[in-house]
Formats: sequence, C-alpha cells, structure tokens
Amino acid sequence: MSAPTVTDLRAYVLRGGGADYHDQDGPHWIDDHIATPMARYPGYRESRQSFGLNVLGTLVVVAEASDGSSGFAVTTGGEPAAWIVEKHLSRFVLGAAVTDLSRIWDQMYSSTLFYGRKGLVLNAISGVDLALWDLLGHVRAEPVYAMIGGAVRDEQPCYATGARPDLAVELGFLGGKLPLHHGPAEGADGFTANLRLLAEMRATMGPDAWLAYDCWMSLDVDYAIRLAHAAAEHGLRWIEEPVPPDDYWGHAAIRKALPPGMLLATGEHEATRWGFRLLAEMGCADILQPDVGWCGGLTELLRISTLADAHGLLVVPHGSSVYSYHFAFAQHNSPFSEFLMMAPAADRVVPMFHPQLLGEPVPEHGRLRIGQLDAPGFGVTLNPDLALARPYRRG
Ligand SMILES: C[C@H](O)[C@H](O)[C@@H](O)[C@@H](O)C(=O)O
Ligand SMILES: [Mg+2]
Repeated sequence: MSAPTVTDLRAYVLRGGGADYHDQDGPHWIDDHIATPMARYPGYRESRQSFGLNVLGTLVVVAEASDGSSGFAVTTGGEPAAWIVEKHLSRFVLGAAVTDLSRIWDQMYSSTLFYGRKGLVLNAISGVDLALWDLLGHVRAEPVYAMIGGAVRDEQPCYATGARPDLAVELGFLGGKLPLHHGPAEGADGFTANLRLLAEMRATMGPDAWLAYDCWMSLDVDYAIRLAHAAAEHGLRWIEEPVPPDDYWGHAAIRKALPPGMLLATGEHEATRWGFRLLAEMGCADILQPDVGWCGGLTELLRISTLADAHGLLVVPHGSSVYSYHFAFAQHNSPFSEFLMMAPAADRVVPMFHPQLLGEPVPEHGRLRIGQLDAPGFGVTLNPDLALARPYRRG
C-alpha cells in the first residue's frame, strides 16, 4: 500500500513567547540578571535580551499530505530558519512519501553540511522533521509516542526550571533548577550570592527535593569546580552546562572533579548524534539534554538516545513541551522531564509554549499522564489567532 505524499511545506515566523521562550515581555525571571558568557561585558549583564537572546523568534513549519492530513511544528529560528526551510530543505520533502523520514533527514543534513552541522540549520531541520512526524501521526491517527515504540511508563515526573524551586516543590514537582545569577566576572561577591540563594532555597524546600543550578555556559573550569564543591552542602543534584558547548575538555574536567554524588548535565546547545557522541565518549556528562527542536528533531533524538543508552547516560530533553514528552514516555533512559515555568514569577504552571499551541498538556501535581498525549501526532493544534507571517516562498 503506498503512503500519501507530502504536497506542501510552508515556513512561518512569529514573535513573542512560545517556542522562543526567551522572547518574553516585561519583567520575567528568565531574563533577570542571569549568568551568561556575555556577562563579562557589564553592559550585557542585566538582561539576556540585551545581547539578542530573543533575536530569532519562532519558526512554524506546516506540512500537508495528499490525503488531506496536515501537521506542524514550532521551534526557534525565525526568518533565517524560514528561509532555509523554504529555499533549501523543501525540495527534499515535497513529493516524498509521508513515511520517508529517515531519507528526508539524511538529505536535509547532508545537503547543508557545507554551511550547517549545528545551530540554526539544525533548528530548521528539526522544525521540518517534527512537522513531518506530526503529519505522519495525523495520516495514521496515532500519537507520536505510539509510533516510536509506545510508552514505557504511564506517568512522567517532572522537575521545574525557574526562579522558585521552593514553589515548584509545593506544586508537586520533583524539585527545581535555578538559573545561576552571577558568573566569574562578578567576583567573590557574586560567588557568595550564588551560594546564598541556594542555601535559601534548600532551607525552604527541605532536604530531599531536587535542586540544580543551570549555569548556561557562563563559567570557567576553576569557578565551576569551586561552585560545585561549595554547593555540595546544599545538596546540589546537578550542575548544568557550566562551560560553553564547544569546550568538551572543560566539561570532562569538571565532571571528573565533582563532589561524590553530584551529576553534570549538558547538551541543550549540542546537535546531532556526532555532537552527542563527543559528549558521551569524552565523559562530559551524566545527563544529556538535547533539545528536540534544535538537535535535529525526533528522528535524530532517537539516535542520540540509543547512543546515550549504550553509554549508560540519561537523556532528559531540554524544554520543548510535547515534542519532548512523546519522546520521554517511550524511553527507559528518560525517566523524568523538564518543565519550564513560564509564569513571569515562576509561581504557577502555565503551558510552556503558550500562546502558540492549543491543547498543550501541562503536568498536574508535577506529573504528566500518558493519557494527556493520546491524540494524533503531537496532539496539539496551532492557535488560529496567531499573527503568522510567511516571509519567503520556495522557488
Ligand atoms: C536560565 C534558564 O535556566 C535557561 O534559559 C533555561 O531555559 C535552559 O537553559 C534550561 O535548561 O531550561
Ligand atoms: Mg539549561
């Protein structure tokens, strides 16, 4: 029986929140003096938007099939990613069978090697790949998790990323991951302030809840090791992305020097099985955190996960809401998920990609249930009230 073919592929852009979760208006914990590699320049220390963290916006990819089905996906990438999808990638998708995910992925990746491999090009490839998985789910009337092998558990516990791990625990989450606020350029005072916040949180959360520090590529090896050792008394479960993603050697050195029981998590800015192979083989991490909207999509995330499993590593995808949840429920080595607290004060649960997706499930009492994913594809629809723009057309 021949599968329907892809008849249309369109790329749109959008501003404000959603998949580009850094693009938030007004005061928001996610943009509040967070340690970054740019913080060595005082003028770019207060806000990540000041150095352009929200410059890209959201990419929306819509795919249609000859049987009338349609699918879509959102990720970060904005206009430059939309250009790549329309002008370059669409040729490998149009006319292909909706089942041809591996060949399409290989053609998208291989044809962009001369300017791609990581970053924006992989965001664009991820967007197309996720839209095609959604399309296939609609053609087959099956949720994505079922198409990739089915759920290995009925409930998925979540931890919360945000400024208030203490409130996250009250809401039922495993615990919380704090953004680090001060990097090496802020000296001893910053170091002390980082530890003070951890101590305050631990005091209100009790001894057992998870507490992690997300360093967002901001540290150097020496600072990271000193921070980890000083944080051990506050029960820091893991230290995340302590140095820039290209510094595989730094990650490995930090991991080797961590206090007993503390883990190193990283990978949200890494892409493809080859990038994750380096992290795995060089001993850079205990927890790999690919973002399915950035690492190459679900097709590539499944390969990354198999590789990680063979190295005894957990794969806990970064953010990305439903695109991550369908994957995590189907993987033994993804036993918990991240939930980004997108309320400005991180004090309540709101859908991670609001306002872009309708029907987006959220954890209840800190847990997702498999029944929340029981709808075709990724189980969400694109909010029809969005101001979508299509800046480029293929051809
Ligand atoms: C500051 C935040 O922790 C990051 O921006 C966060 O969104 C990301 O790094 C994460 O791990 O969720
Ligand atoms: Mg992170």
